[in-house]
Amino acid sequence: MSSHHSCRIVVDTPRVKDKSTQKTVFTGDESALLIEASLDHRRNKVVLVMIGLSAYSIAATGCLARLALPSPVSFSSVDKPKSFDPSVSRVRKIHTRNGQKTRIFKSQIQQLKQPKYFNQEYTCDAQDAAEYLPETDLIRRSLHGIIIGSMKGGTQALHTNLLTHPKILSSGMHHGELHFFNRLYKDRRPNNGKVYRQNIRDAFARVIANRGSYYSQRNGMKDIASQQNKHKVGIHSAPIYLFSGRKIVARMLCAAPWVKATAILRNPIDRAFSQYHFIYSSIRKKGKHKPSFDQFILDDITLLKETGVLLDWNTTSFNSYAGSEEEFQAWEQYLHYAKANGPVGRGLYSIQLEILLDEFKKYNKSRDDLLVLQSESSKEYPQETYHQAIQFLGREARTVRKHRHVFAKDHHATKYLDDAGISEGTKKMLYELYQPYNERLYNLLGTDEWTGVWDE
Ligand SMILES: Nc1ncnc2c1ncn2[C@@H]1O[C@H](COP(=O)(O)OS(=O)(=O)O)[C@@H](OP(=O)(O)O)[C@H]1O
Repeated sequence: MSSHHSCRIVVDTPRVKDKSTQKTVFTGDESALLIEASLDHRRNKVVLVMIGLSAYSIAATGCLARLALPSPVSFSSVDKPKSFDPSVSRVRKIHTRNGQKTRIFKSQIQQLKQPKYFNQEYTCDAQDAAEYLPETDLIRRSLHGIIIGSMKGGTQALHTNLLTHPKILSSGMHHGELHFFNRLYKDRRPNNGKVYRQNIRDAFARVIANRGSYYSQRNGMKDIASQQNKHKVGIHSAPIYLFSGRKIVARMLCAAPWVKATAILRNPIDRAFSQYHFIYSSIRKKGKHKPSFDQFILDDITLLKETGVLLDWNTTSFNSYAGSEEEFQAWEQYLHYAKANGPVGRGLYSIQLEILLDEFKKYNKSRDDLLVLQSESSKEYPQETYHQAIQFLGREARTVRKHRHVFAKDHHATKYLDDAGISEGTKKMLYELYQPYNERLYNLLGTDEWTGVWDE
């Protein structure tokens, strides 16, 4: 094979069969495949290697053209997306360039094994959701506030510090995280294996009511539900929410339209570096392939470009693209592939907050329901940050538990395994990449405190 290209594309998968049983296991809309196309000169054919699913009928769009396949090729459906020529070889293969694709592959297969639950979405009537429950209601108290991110921004320290308040409890599980809206809402374990189907608000109510369930044994819900804590409210931390796109924000606002969201943002370059060390620390990834930081970053930048989030700002105006429908669509596309990784994308805070605020509007929530804190100043002055966050949650900041006056400053600190920092070249490249997005963030937040905070 003399030429080899690979490209991520979104394909329409009207029918996907499980090869082993030949049964249709998924009938749905869009799914993601990673397609590698190689030119096989010997057979004068293009060989498609599809990673993740074995699709019997696929219609390709977008970046197949960007594969720039030399002619002649043996299929002709690039321009007219229909089904591919069945003579094209299809090989299922796991892509193991940096280990990440393997995990994506496995999770796709897992989803396929549960076809009934694949792609199921709850509906929510924004009007309905806007009817707030009374402040004393258990459901409302359980989900008073959520720390939505950013990952590695100091979310756990903030959560820990907030819990020193006598009127605040954690409704989260491990490390204060609950992952209800991205994961647990469709979990099969509670209610004897049945998935909560009707609506997300109902599902959340049941999680709380079902005190003998899987959740309540592990999270703080049972404390919030107890009679003696009836004046207390629950918060939890979910650093993935900020990076999860519209769907999850909508689920959150649907179940808890009253919720107060706190974001704590850190210089995106430091944040990415911390994430890299967190993911590839020897403890978590012993023996696994560890890309260099540069590679880790470059892979994500490639994805951001391929999905159309990052464009060439010499030919496209950043300002006219910023906040456009096209940009938001590209972002959702990017999230689809980035999964929980996205070391560079996670630092594009302006896009994430704009989407969040856009969803806020739909649920008649105001900007006042979002607090954006600075990680750097939180680390330096954790008590001031605590006061700000407590006030935002509508609680009196004075009432700190006497025996817990020390505020966490290095909670969940990463063990940086080697001394090598970020190379000057990478730092410069990232600085330039982030600069217009940081500017956009400063404008969005519109206070002196933010202007130029991460500028050199
Ligand atoms: N008070 C305070 N304010 C701001 N930042 C703080 C604070 N305390 C700890 N830290 C630093 O936060 C980093 C861990 O962030 P998270 O807890 O959000 O990590 S995680 O997303 O939950 O994995 C981690 O950064 P790194 O050590 O650079 O990784 C912590 O040192």
